[in-house]
Amino acid sequence: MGVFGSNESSSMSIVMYPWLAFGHMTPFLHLSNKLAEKGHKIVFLLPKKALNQLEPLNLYPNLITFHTISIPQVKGLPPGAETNSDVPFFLTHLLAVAMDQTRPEVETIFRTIKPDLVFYDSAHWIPDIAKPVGAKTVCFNIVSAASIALSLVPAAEREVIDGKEMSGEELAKTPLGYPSSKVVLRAHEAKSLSFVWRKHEAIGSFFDGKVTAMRNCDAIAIRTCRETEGKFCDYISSQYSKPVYLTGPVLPGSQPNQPSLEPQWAEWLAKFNHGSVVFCAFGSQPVVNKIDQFQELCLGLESTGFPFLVAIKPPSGVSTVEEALPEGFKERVEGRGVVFGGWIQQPLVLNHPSVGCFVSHCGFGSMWESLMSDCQIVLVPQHGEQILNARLMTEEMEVAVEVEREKNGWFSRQSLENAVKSVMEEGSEVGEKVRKNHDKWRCVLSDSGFADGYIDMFEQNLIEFVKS
Ligand SMILES: O=c1ccn([C@@H]2O[C@H](COP(=O)(O)OP(=O)(O)O[C@H]3OC[C@@H](O)[C@H](O)[C@H]3O)[C@@H](O)[C@H]2O)c(=O)[nH]1
Ligand SMILES: [O-]c1cc(O)cc2[o+]c(-c3ccc(O)cc3)c(O[C@@H]3O[C@H](CO)[C@@H](O)[C@H](O)[C@H]3O)cc12
Repeated sequence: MGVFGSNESSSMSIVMYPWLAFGHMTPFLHLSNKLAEKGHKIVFLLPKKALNQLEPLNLYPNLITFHTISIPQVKGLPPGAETNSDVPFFLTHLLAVAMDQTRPEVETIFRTIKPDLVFYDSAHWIPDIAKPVGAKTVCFNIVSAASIALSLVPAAEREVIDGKEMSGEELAKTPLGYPSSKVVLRAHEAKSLSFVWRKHEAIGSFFDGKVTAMRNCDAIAIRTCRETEGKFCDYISSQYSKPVYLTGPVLPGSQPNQPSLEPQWAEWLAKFNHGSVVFCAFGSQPVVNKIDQFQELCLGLESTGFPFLVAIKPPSGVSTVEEALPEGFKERVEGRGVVFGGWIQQPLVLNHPSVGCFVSHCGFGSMWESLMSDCQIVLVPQHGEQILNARLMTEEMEVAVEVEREKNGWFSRQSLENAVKSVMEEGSEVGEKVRKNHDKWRCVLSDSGFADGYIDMFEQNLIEFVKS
C-alpha cells in the first residue's frame, strides 16, 4: 500500500457503485470529481443508459473511468429498464433485484482492480466481495441525515404482521432518541413511508437492505454538513456505533471545465426580466403519479402570472408531457411558459439571472442546489424523505415555503399560486423572511473555505482509515 493524499506520491484506487438512479449517481460523480481533484483514481460503475447523461459531468476523464454494468432483465420490470427513471415507484424493488444480480460482474471487477476503497449505497453485499480483495467500504448516503435517522436506524425497526399495512400513526412514530420534534411527519404524510418496512420476496424490505448496508460497511458517509444536520449525524453514529464522515454539500460549482447552459434555454431565459422566471423541476424520477395533479401544477404556475419553465417527467399513464397538459394551456401560456419532459441542466438554470423562484420536489440534491442559488424556494415534496427535507428547510432553517396540501395529500392550483406569490411579490413578509434566512445560509455554505474544508477533512478520514 502506498502513501496516500493530495500532496503525496501515490493515490487511492476507488470504485463507486451507486444505486441505479440519477439522483444517486449524480452526487456520487460529484464526489468522484472532488476526490479526483486530489489525485485519486476512480472506476465508476453504472448502467449503459446512464452514460450519455453522466459523461458531461465527469470533470477529470483522465482519473475517473466509467465502466458499464449489464443490468439483467427481471420479470415484471419494463423491458430495457436500467435506472429508476425507467421504473414506476411501486416496482422499485424489482430494480433492486436486478442490481443484486450484477454481483458476479462486480466481483470480477474488484478482483481485477483490487481497489483500496469501495463506495456504495444500495448494494448491501458490497462488503462481502470487497473484503476478500482487501478493500475498505464506505456506505455513502446522498439523502438527508434526518431521513436516515427517522426510519433507517436499528431503533426504527418495525414488526410487520402478515404483510398488514401499518397505520399513519404507527408510521409517524419517531425512533427512541430521535433528535428533533420539528423534522417529523404528520400521520397522513407518514403513509408514504410504508414501503420502507414492506417485505419483498428474495430481497426482504428496504429497511433490511439499508440497515445491512450501514451495519456491514467500514464507515458511513453522508452528503451533509454539521451546520444543518449535526444532531441527526450524531444519532446515526450512535445507532450504528461507527464513525459517520461528512462530505459537505459536494457541488461542482467551483471546479474547472464546467459545461455551459444549452443555448435553447439560455436564449429563452434571456427574454425575461431579472429574477422574474419561476423554474419548476421535480428531479430525475417520475414523481407526479396522477394526471390531475400534474395539470394542477401547470394551472397553478399559469395563474401566478409569472413566466415559468417546468422540467418534469410525464405522469403515469402517458408517455409525453404534451399529452398530459390541460386543455388550451399551451396556447394560453405561449411565449411565457414552457413544460419540458427532457433533461435540463438544473444547476445552471438556477443560476441564470432571470430565474427568481425554484419550485422543487425537495430531493436532497435539489435542496443543496437551491440553497446555493439566490432563488426564492417553494417546496412540493412528494414522499416521506422529501417531506422531511422540506421540514428541515421550512421549520428549522426557515429558508423556504411549502405548498399546502389537503388531508388526502392533494395540492390545488390555488395553494401553489399562493405559495409562489408569497415569496415573489414585493413587500410580502414571508418572502422577506425566507430571503433573509436563505441569504445567511448561502453566505455560510458558499464561503470559499466551507465546502473545501469538508472535502479536505473527508479525504483525511479516508486516508487514515484505509491505512488502519
Ligand atoms: O432535468 C433535470 C432533473 C434533475 N437534474 C439533476 O438531478 C439531480 C436530482 O436529484 P434530487 O436529489 O434533487 O432528486 P431525485 O428525485 O432525482 O433523487 C432521488 O434521490 C435523492 C432523494 O433525495 C430524492 O428524494 C430521490 O427522489 C439534481 O442534481 C438535479 O440538478 C437535472 O440536472 N436536470
Ligand atoms: O422515502 C424515504 C424515507 C426515509 O425516511 C428515508 C429514505 O431513505 C432513502 C435512502 C436512499 C439511499 C440511501 O443510501 C439511504 C436512504 C430513500 O431513498 C429513495 O428510495 C426510493 C424507493 O426505493 C428510491 O426510488 C429513491 O431513488 C431513493 O432515493 C427514501 C427514503
